[in-house]
Amino acid sequence: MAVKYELIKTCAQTGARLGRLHTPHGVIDTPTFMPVGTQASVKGMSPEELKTLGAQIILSNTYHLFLRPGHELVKEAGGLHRFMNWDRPILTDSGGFQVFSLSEMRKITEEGVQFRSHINGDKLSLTPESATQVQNALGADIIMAFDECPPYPAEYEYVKQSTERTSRWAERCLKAHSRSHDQALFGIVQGGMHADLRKQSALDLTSLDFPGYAMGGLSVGEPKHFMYEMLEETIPYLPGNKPRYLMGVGSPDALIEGSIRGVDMFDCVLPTRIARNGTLMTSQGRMVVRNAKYTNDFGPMDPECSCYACRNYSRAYIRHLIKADEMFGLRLTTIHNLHFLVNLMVQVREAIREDRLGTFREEFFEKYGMADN
Ligand SMILES: Nc1ccc2nc(N)nc(O)c2c1
Repeated sequence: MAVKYELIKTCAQTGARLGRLHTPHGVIDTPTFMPVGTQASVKGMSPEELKTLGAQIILSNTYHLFLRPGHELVKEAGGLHRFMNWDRPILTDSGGFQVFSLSEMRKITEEGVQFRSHINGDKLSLTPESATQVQNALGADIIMAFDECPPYPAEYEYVKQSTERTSRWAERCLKAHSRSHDQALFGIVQGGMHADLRKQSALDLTSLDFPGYAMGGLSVGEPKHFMYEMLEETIPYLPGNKPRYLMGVGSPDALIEGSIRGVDMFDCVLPTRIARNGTLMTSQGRMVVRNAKYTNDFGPMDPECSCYACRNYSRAYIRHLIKADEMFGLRLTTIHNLHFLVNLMVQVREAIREDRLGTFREEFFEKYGMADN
């Protein structure tokens, strides 16, 4: 089996579970957070720095690599691992979501999606078959079915039609998935914010027996409690011996809440994106290091953090670099934010092992300050 999930234990206090995901490029301890390297690079990070901060698996995007440099070039280079010199697991998203968040002039039909490149305006298309073949060429360990992520909010009838089409597309992806590669194709459950559509989508996809299941169509602007409700409505219909991946999530609170509800994998651009405007996730909550109040602050960004940036540089120095538009400043804030989330998942796994994730949640929220950050 290309990718195999091993359930280690379930937390006695919550629905969280400790697992190990075996892949051709190594084993991943779950629950895990995947740094996002959309264009075959986690912005500003070297593979060595990612390994030092503890990244177990990273994500890249089919849409972006299909447009530039093209999947044939990546294949010619020996595949994504070789191309970007990353020898640990990689997951690629399938492109549907990115088409909708990036390109103009897109048109959905039963066949697939037609769109214009956001780079040069070329008329392009992606179908379940072509998106799967592109991912086979890129060579990630885990690839995603081609789906539509319905906008939020959306009419019930639209979400119903879209979700049923996504299930038909999933079957087409399975048929197109070349078995010659050691890659695992994960299905993506849709259904918007409707429990009945979520259940039907999960039943449709699990009848196709994928090696793993993602929950898409969430973290699209809905209130977080909707997202948590949809997890609770979906996960009971997913098999316990397969990994569950919540796409596009996220913030420290959402990673804890998702883990408590049985999610094993997360990805989000949040830590790297906010790092680039000088916003940090710290044990005391969010901090904007470019604020004037840190001008003469010679302490570390986060006193409780053991990352390279916090061990060697002060708030004053990092604030100066960002104000002076020095690249190194954003590299340091990125290193810190990624380490913060990767390390948060280390603590989540320890809490599950010791059956105290519920208690950990209370303690973390007390210090971090609750809600959406
Ligand atoms: N919030 C997100 C993020 C990424 C997604 N990727 C796919 N393929 N589908 C979705 O519904 C997503 C949702």
